[in-house]
Order: sequence, then structure tokens, then C-alpha cells
Amino acid sequence: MAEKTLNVLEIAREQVKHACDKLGADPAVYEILKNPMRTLEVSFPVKMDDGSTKSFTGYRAQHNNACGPFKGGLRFHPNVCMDEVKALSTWMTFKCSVVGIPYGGGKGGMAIDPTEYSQGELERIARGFSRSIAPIIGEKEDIPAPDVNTNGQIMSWMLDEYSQATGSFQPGTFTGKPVDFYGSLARTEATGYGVATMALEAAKKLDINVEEVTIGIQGFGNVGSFAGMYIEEFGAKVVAVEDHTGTIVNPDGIDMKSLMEYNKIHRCIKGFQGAEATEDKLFSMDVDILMPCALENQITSQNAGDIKAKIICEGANGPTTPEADKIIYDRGITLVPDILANSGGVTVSYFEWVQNLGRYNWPFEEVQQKQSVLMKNAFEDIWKLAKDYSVDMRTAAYMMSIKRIADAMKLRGWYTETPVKVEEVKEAVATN
Ligand SMILES: NC(=O)C1=CN([C@@H]2O[C@H](COP(=O)(O)OP(=O)(O)OC[C@H]3O[C@@H](n4cnc5c(N)ncnc54)[C@H](O)[C@@H]3O)[C@@H](O)[C@H]2O)C=CC1
Ligand SMILES: O=C(O)CCC(=O)C(=O)O
Repeated sequence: MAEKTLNVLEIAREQVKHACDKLGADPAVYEILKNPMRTLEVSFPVKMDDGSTKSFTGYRAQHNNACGPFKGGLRFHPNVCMDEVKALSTWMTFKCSVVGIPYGGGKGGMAIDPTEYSQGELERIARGFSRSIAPIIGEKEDIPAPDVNTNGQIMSWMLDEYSQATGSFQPGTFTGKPVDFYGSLARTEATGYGVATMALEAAKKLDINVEEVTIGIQGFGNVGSFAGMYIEEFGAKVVAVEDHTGTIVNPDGIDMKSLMEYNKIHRCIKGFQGAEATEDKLFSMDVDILMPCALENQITSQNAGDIKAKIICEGANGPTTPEADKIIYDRGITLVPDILANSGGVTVSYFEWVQNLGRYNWPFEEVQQKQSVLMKNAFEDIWKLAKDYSVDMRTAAYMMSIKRIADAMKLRGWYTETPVKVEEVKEAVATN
């Protein structure tokens, strides 16, 4: 069966609508949440190394700020477009709400491949983007962070440019900064650590001993690599890894720290000596836990039926389509959804922001401990809700977060309960 849609914005809306319906939310709730509150498209010139001038386009979507300032990453990837940014900003709103941090959702990006530019060009692009979105971001307004192909250095340039543009130094305007420049300890590791922690929680629920578990990871960037490192620390064996250059396998376990070192130097996993290259498809391999940690729409109706894993723990945003979700649920596979599984990044971004506002520096263990508590509590609540309502964990996670956002929106007066029409009451009485 062909996929109904691979448009991520339509997918995000379908997920929200499905959960609103299950929750019996007032129609006004979906009406407000189906669109971002504000979007901005910018175009700005950058001087290239060869003396030419090139115009670049960037996007920022601010989905909802009922629970606090907009929050979410900036992505540099050729596929970035306004619909993708809108979908990613929607997911951010629910992700922040799932772990109960006081933010709404935002996301931004540019359709570029950063490997095509020199460091100097990349710095000027990042600065141009920061200057262009400066009017709508800020420590208490909208707080960007790293995402695919962006990092602490890019956040530092953007913060510096923002400070110059506004004449005021507010380090909490960006998170995911380097530790030496107002960053937080444990932020770099946070998303992957959270993914590994959530996989472990799911394994415990299914009475699976993590020391006997094999793992397959798609994507070996910030999220995938630390997810691999921590799940290995918890006792599991990572036997397969895929990135944009191919897939490698080792049934005895791929040493995560060595692969991270290799990846740092070569910027890919291809050629790593501690594993064999394979043409086999990662998602149909015989592993216990799959961690999709790359991009959207990777698990579809085409490959969901081939999955042998008992647990899927989503490090990436939107790696599974709604059709695939149904197949996975019907097959009894436990899927820990992105808005919970990868919420560790934004959770520690929140801790970074709190430290910035108060000029604190918390120790690594304290930050990671705080992250672990928030995420494990959210996991427990969602697990229970999923059982109580006989729904998958994604629907349960949306139900929990939509309820919180809906309550905040109602208290703010953004909507009042839609009055029940007299005809509907009469009809209900007549049919009873
Ligand atoms: N960095 C963060 O803190 C957070 C990231 N995420 C999400 O996690 C995912 C990955 O983000 P990062 O690790 O930060 O990005 P990254 O840029 O550090 O790494 C991306 C990885 O995906 C791989 N990849 C790209 N295209 C691929 C393909 N077609 N097939 C297989 N692998 C492919 C790349 O080779 C690379 O290993 C994204 O969906 C992102 O939105 C979610 C929460 C927080
Ligand atoms: O750290 C953040 O604020 C946002 C991370 C992010 O973009 C995400 O969770 O998808």
C-alpha cells in the first residue's frame, strides 16, 4: 500500500487531530494547534570567499507559546522547507509539554548543505541568519538551539551576532552553546542519553534484560552516537549502524567510543575497521531495539512489516509515518515516540537557559540526574495512559501534552468551551 502522505506537516496535523479526538478535546483546541502562530521567511546576502555575493533563504516557525517562549532547533539541510519547519515546530510544542518544561514550540532552518562552504562562509551565513531572525527571537521570546548539521560553534556565532544586532548580551537567547561559552554540561550528550534511557525503560516494562539486547541505530550524529554510547554503557550490544554513507554490522558489538572517534575524523562511518559493510536493510535486521536517529519518514508502510525488533525508540523527529505506526502497533511492537524519546535535548536546553538566566554552572551529574528524573516520570505517565486508553504511546504522549496546552490556552482566554447546540442535545436524547 502506498503511503497516504509523506508531507510532514500533514503528518504532524494528523497526529494532533487523532489525539484531540481520543481526548475528546474541544474543537477549538485543534483549530488553534493545527497552524503555527507565526512564520518568518528571510532572505539575506552573504559575501562568498571568491568575492561573489549569494542570497540565502532561512525559515523560522513559532508554533505555540501558551506554555512559555517558543523553543526549538535550527537545521541546515538541503531538504529544509517551510512545511518541514512548521511540522518540526509543531512537534516541539508537544515535546516540551510532554516533559513539563515551560516552553512552547519553534523550529527553523535553511536549505543548505554546510559541507559545501568554508568555515568563513558558514560563519557569515550563520550570522546573516541570526541578524535576519533577530526581530522575533530573544531570551524570553523564542530560543533556538542546534539540530541537524548545526552545533555549538554555530550557536556561538549566532548569539554574538544577535548581541551586536540588539545591543544587549542575553546568553539564554540560544542554547546548545559550548560549555566554555555559557553552555551547560551534559547538553551535548543529552538527546542520546535520553534516547538510551527511554529504550532501557521500555525494555524493563517488557521484562527484557538489557545485557542480552542487540541494537540497530540509524544516524550516527549527535543523537545516534550518544544513544549508542549510553545504551552500550547500560550493557547492550550495538550490532548495526547506518548513516548517509552506508550500513556497518558486527554481531559481537561495534565499539561505540572507537566509532565516535572515527566519525569525528572522517565525518561518516564508512571504512570503519571494527565492523563489516553490508547492503542489508537496517530496519529488517534481527535486532531487539531499533533507534532511528536520522531524519523523517524512514519507517513507512513499505518496511514496517519487516521489522523484527521488539522496541523502536525514536531519536529522530518524525521517523515513522502514521501508516507505519498502525502496522507497528498491530504487530505488538513497542514504539517510544519522538516527542518523548528525544526530549532530552530540549530538557537540558531548558536547564542551560535556567543556568544562563541565573548565571549558574551546575555539575554534569546534577544536570543528567535532573534530565533522567523528568524523562522517566514522563515515560511512566505515558505508559500508564497508553494502557488505560488502549492506545499507542505516541497517541498517549500527545493526549497528555495536548491536555496541558489546552488548559493553558483556556486559562489565557484563547478559547472558551464551544457551547453544545440545542439540536445536538435533542439528537443525543432521541438516539438514547
Ligand atoms: N541534536 C539534538 O539535540 C536533537 C536532534 N533531534 C533529531 O535527531 C535527528 C538527528 O539529529 P542530529 O543527530 O542532531 O543530527 P546530526 O547532523 O548530528 O546527524 C545526522 C546523522 O544522520 C545521518 N543521516 C543523514 N541522512 C541519512 C540517511 N538518508 N540515512 C541514514 N542516515 C542518515 C547522518 O549521516 C548523521 O550521522 C534529527 O531528526 C533531529 O531533528 C531531536 C532532538 C534533539
Ligand atoms: O534543544 C532545543 O532547544 C531543541 C532541540 C530540538 O530541536 C529538538 O528537540 O528537536
